[in-house]
Amino acid sequence: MSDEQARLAELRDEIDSIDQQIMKLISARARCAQEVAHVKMAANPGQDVVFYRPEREAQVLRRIMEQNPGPLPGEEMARLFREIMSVCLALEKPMHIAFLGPLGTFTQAAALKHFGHSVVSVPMPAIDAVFREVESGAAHYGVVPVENSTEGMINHTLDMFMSSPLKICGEVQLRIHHHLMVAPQHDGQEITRIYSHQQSFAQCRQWLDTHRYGIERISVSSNAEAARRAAAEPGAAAIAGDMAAELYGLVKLANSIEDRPDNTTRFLIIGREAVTPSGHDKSSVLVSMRNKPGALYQLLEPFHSHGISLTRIETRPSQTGTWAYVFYIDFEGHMDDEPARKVLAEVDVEAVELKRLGSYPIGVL
Ligand SMILES: O=C(O)C(=O)C[C@]1(C(=O)O)C=C[C@@H](O)C=C1
Repeated sequence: MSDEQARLAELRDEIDSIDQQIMKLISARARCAQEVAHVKMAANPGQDVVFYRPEREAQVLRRIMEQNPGPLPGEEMARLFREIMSVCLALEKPMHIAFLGPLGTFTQAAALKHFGHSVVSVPMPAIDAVFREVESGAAHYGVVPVENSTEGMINHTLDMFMSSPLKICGEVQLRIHHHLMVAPQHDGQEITRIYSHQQSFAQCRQWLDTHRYGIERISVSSNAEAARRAAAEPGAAAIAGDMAAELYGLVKLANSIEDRPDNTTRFLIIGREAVTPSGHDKSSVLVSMRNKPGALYQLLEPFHSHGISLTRIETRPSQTGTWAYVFYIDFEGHMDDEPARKVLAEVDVEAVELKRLGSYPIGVL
C-alpha cells in the first residue's frame, strides 16, 4: 500500500466513525422531536395541534449560521439543518404545502427551500386556488410569489389579502436563474418559437433581443408549462428554471440568461395561525385611509414617531370603491412588540380599515 493509499484509508475510517456519530445524534434529535409532538398533543387534547413552528425554525437556523465553525459556509450548514428539521417535523406530522403550480415552478423550489424536502407539495393552478386550499384546511400552508426584483410586485397576491382571512407566516427569497432549453431529441434543430411565462420573458428581454432576435415568443401560464411544451414539440424551446429542466429532461442551450444577475423573487408563506415573535421579525398590514388631504402623512407619521422602519409601501386600488386605495405596508418588528402595538393603535384611529396580515421571521436562507 502506497503512502497515499494508507492515508486515504485512515481518513475514510475517520469519516465512517464520524458518520456513525452523526447518525446517532440525528436519531437522538428525531426522538426529541417526537417527544415534542407528544407534549404538544398532551397540552391541547382533542384540538388541531400546530406542529410547525416558524419562529423556532428561524431561531434554530440563525443559531446554526452564527455558531458554524467552518469550513462549510454558514448557509450550506443551515441548509443541512433545514433538511434535518424538515424530516423531524414530518415525524411529528407530515405537512401538506400548496404552491402555485404546476410541478417544476420556481414557487415549488421556494416551498422546498423554506420547508425542506420532507413535505408533501401540492401544485395548484392559480394563486387564488393556493389561498382556497389553505383556507379550507386541505393544505397546512401555502406558498405564493409576491415580488420580483426586476419586475416588481405580483398584484394578484397582494389583492388576495384584501378578502382572505389567512395570515402571512413567513417569507423566502429565491435567486431566479432562467435557462434556454430544448428536448435532447430536438437539440441541433432550428428553433422557431420560445415558450415561457410573460414575467420570465420580461426578465430575459435584453438577452433575447441580442441572442435570439426575431424568434416568436409565446407566453404560457408558467415556466413549467413552457418546459412541458418544449419537451413535446420539435422546433420549440423554453425559458425556465432548473426544476422544470430536470422534471422534463431538457438540455440547456444557454445558462442564466436573466438580464440582471441579482434577479430574485420573494415568496410568502400563508397559513391559518399567527406566528409568535422570533426576535428578528417583519410585519405586514393592509390599511385603507379616508380619501382626504394628508391621509398618507397621517398613516406614516406614527411609524416615524415610534422609530419603526418601513421596508415597503405599495398602493393598490380598493376593490370596494372607485378611486379609493389601500396601502400594503411591511415594517420591521413583530406586532406584539410594544412600539408596533402603539403605532397600529394610532393608525387604527385614522384608518377606514386596518387589517393585520401577520408578523413572521425575516427569511433566514
Ligand atoms: O421545537 C418544536 O416545536 C419542534 O417541533 C421541533 C422542531 C425541530 O426539529 O427543531 C420541528 C418542527 C418545528 O417546526 C420546529 C422545530
